[in-house]
Amino acid sequence: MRTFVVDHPLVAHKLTVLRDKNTPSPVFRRLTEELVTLLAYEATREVRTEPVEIETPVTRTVGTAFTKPTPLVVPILRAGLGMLEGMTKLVPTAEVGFLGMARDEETLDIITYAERLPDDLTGRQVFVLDPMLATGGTLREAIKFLFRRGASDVTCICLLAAPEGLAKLEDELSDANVKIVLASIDEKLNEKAYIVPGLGDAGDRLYGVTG
Ligand SMILES: O=P(O)(O)OC[C@H]1O[C@H](OP(=O)(O)OP(=O)(O)O)[C@H](O)[C@@H]1O
Ligand SMILES: O=c1cc[nH]c(=O)[nH]1
Ligand SMILES: [Mg+2]
Repeated sequence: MRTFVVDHPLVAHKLTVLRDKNTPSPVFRRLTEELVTLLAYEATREVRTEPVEIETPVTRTVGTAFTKPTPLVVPILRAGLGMLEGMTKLVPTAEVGFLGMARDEETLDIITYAERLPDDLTGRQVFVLDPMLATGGTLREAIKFLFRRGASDVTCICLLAAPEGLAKLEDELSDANVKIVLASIDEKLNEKAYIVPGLGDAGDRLYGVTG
């Protein structure tokens, strides 16, 4: 497993506005998309490509095309859905699959309530979208699920991570072909397993509070 923090003033600025508790949902959604596009630039650095011959108005030349099958993008519902548009803007030919997962806020157990993915992911490059890596439980379940289906490598794009969650993933996935791309590694988890300083509940801030 490899971890990359995108160190760029545009990312730092947008993240600061996102963290602000006074930022309303419409702005939060737009900034989330913009941040994902910036992170996706780094996250797709190793996307598989092949040479392709094309003709410009001047001459024939060799360019670059995605290798088929194209990458699979998997947002983790609910909060990951807020990242999808920012990713598909950059990789419009990617296929999209969905995983619905929620953590029980009392036990921190992960409940998988929805899954709509190809049955066979053999050899596929997969990009997982989830803004928050807190205890790491959700991402661990998602990554294991994708490898069981045959994915060749998994790149996770997150906005924030807690050191505790990253350490847990490192522990369990040290030899796996996994890359985590982040805007920030925050300070810690609080007693409710929320990221500190964090930005609160990403799903609630994107879509409103649920019961
Ligand atoms: O690292 P973990 O401790 O597993 O926590 C992170 C998860 O918590 C949030 O989802 P949540 O369960 O709140 O669902 P939601 O997106 O529907 O709000 C977040 O989007 C991650 O999926
Ligand atoms: O800080 C956190 C932790 C888990 N899920 C969130 O949305 N925020
Ligand atoms: Mg939530």
